Amino acid sequence: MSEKTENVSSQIFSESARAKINLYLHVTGKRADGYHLLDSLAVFAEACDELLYEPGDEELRLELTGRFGAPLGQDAAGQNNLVMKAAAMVQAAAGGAAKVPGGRLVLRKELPVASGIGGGSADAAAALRLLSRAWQVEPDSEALSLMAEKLGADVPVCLDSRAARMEGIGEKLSDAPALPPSCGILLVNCGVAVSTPEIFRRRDGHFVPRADLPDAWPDAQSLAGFLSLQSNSLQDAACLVCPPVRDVLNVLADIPDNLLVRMSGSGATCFAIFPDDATARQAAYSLSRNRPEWWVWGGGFC
Ligand SMILES: C[C@](O)(CO)[C@H](O)COP(=O)(O)OP(=O)(O)OC[C@H]1O[C@@H](n2ccc(N)nc2=O)[C@H](O)[C@@H]1O
Ligand SMILES: Nc1ncnc2c1ncn2[C@@H]1O[C@H](COP(=O)(O)OP(=O)(O)OP(=O)(O)O)[C@@H](O)[C@H]1O
Repeated sequence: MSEKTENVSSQIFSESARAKINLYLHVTGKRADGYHLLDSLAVFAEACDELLYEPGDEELRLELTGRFGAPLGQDAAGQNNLVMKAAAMVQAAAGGAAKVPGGRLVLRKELPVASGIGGGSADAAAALRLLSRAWQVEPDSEALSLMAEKLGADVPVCLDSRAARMEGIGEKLSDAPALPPSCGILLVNCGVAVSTPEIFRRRDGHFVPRADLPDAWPDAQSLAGFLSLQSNSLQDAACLVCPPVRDVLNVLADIPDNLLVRMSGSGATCFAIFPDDATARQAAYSLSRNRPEWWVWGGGFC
């Protein structure tokens, strides 16, 4: 057993992997390699997966639990899971798997899979944070960002899990305007997994200019007013590929007090903005009773 293992073996480490929501998403161009250039305002909600790590002597393994653990499948608990890919990168940064403890990772999957709220990306980012801390690898922030970029376009923004403007293919991050002190969000997913590459392929060929952001939004109404002038360039394609997205958008639009309704990322999760988190929670409570087959979450931004 390595010295590091002895130091940490009695501890259990945990990290939250929060849902990312693209409040607007403009496809502004396309790179020669086929990746799309974006301008997007990403925010994070308290809805999350949880990643837990218990160091041990045995080879590192991953268990999946939670509402979406089983649907993600045992296959995904192997090396293909983004958590294990992230773990392999931190091991490599430590000089190899033999240099750090093994043990058990448990991913409590509460965010729907392939749903436009970056669940897998948030898990990967949580694994980078968690294991570099537990193994005391402490790569500098540039090295950590590079690992994140290699894992997926949404992983860099999930590393800090705080509101940011995403540009480039998602790796160029800058500060978001100050969000309103009071604002609620309702997230709804119809249960159909949507493939991100397919949605990018099926979008119409238009490019949308980069948004002109203010310094701050004093209240939820002004945020919604700004967002109503922006769009999600992938929403129409997602409605074609996955028609229930349109039903969800229509249902959200009918909820009293909603200020704006849109899809996040490449779908299928849609959101509605409310004046405060209590109103969003109340809307989630009512909707989950009417539509028990949908995944529904209401609350505030982080
Ligand atoms: C749509 C967003 O969720 C917005 O935040 C992200 O851009 C997608 O991020 P992600 O799921 O982490 O995406 P990746 O796993 O890196 O890429 C999946 C696939 O989506 C397409 N893709 C992704 C990001 C991007 N800027 N342009 C693309 O064209 C590519 O076909 C790529 O092969
Ligand atoms: N830990 C994980 N959680 C969820 N999906 C994972 C994970 N590891 C690998 N995957 C695979 O990644 C794919 C995308 O999953 P994810 O939930 O990140 O998509 P998404 O919500 O559409 O993300 P984005 O908003 O970044 O487009 C799925 O097809 C899934 O099989």
